[in-house]
Amino acid sequence: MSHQSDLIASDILAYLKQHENKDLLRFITCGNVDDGKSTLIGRLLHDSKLIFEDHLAAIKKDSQKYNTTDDEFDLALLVDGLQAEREQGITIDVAYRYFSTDKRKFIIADCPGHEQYTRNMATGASTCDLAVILIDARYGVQTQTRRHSYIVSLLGIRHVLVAVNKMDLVDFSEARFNEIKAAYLEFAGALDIPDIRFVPISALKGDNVVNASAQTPWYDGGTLMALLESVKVDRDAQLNAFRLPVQYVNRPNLDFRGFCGTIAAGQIAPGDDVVALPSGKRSKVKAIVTFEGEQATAFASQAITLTLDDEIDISRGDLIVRAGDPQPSVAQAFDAHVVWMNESPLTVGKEYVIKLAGKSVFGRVSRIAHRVDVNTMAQTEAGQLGLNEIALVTVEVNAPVVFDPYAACRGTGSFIVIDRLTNATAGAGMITAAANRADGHSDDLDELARFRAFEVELNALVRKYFPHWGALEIPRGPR
Ligand SMILES: Nc1nc2c(ncn2[C@@H]2O[C@H](COP(=O)(O)OP(=O)(O)OP(=O)(O)O)[C@@H](O)[C@H]2O)c(=O)[nH]1
Repeated sequence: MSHQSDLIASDILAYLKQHENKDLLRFITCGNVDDGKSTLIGRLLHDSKLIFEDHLAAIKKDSQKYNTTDDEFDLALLVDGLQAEREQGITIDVAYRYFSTDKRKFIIADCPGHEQYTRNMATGASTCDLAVILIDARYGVQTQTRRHSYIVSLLGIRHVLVAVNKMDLVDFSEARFNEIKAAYLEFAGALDIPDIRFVPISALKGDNVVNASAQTPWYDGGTLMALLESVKVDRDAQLNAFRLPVQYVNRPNLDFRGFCGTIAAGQIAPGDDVVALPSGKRSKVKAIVTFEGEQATAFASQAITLTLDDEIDISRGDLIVRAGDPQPSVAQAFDAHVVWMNESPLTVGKEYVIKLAGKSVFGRVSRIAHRVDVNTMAQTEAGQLGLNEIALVTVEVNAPVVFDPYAACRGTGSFIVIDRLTNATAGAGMITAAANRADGHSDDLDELARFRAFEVELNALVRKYFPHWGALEIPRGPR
């Protein structure tokens, strides 16, 4: 049994207290298929003694049954928990994994491929502090390594741990490690990542993951776990202005109307003057209601319900801000970096659903300013964007949306692009600034925009209550 499970058994209150006071590090692991993500996470948990014995016995049995590794038991089985995916050999589980050591709590965004970026871009609250980028020591820096690193920098992640894995397959060669480190640094110089560290590891054999390796006497930079436990995370770049995207309007009876959501930035207190956007209607906070009762203040990442002094009209997808704070943009066009994740290319002028801070509107990319070649970081012209490509674009939407630059506020500066017909998340984006509409249209909510907003809402209801129906296309007049 581990130290942690001893403590749980002997003194549960001491265990909980210890956890309350530890700070939290959220990280993602990035790598090519088979670079060893699952094995690494399994190794982190196993060597930190965070796995219970019965679970371990089951993995040993499975390793023999599926014959996944020769002698060692397969730690990837610990993470790739689903029977079906083992049999198909693919990772289908999408989950946040929680673990903690004596020093810190950790959340790993452990999702396959694109899913992790979509989630991180679409939900400011889940954005990670750090990325572990895995490189197979045999293959070195690949296009995928460069792409992941670029996306990590766009996500605003300031700390990167480059784990050069499978060092056992290159005889723990210092020269090979230094070669990969130099290649990575040369490319990463063009990216905005201030803190990059390198660790030579073998996730399979356990070298430098939790325990220091005898095979790398030339390395003294600390194990991966020691770095995860000690990296100092700065979260101060974010905007200090109140932002509450309204996720739900709670009206249990005529006397109560509460606006529910998770605070994306800043803080609020009863008596504060607030503005609802995009309408611009003003009121005052009457109370902050939470699960634990009324509160005197509330901060970023808390889920709250606000009640106001006046009966002003606020709906789902609106943003409540504090009157004295820096105001967000209210506009129908913005510039943004978009990462495309769909087999069918992003086409200029094609209509998509744009979902931003809980609000869905119709919109399109009106211009691709440039596409970025992730191998050279060169900016090239492009008429469309293929799978995995990244570009700076202008997005135009049919109704005013409220947003901040992503660098100021992740929750109100990121959006996803949804394909209208398949309903798949086709892309994810980070706003750089408000932009002008190409057609010189004013930002008034015109009739067509209202109509389309209605169509989006209607289809959301259809999906919820009649999932076997397809999307409804409502016939409409010419533009
Ligand atoms: N020799 C050696 N093999 C390793 C090491 N780490 C992982 N492997 C092996 O590499 C293969 C892929 O490992 P996984 O952990 O499943 O890789 P992954 O990146 O999670 O792959 P996906 O889940 O498919 O994305 C497995 O056969 C592992 O046993 C290592 O340090 N050394």
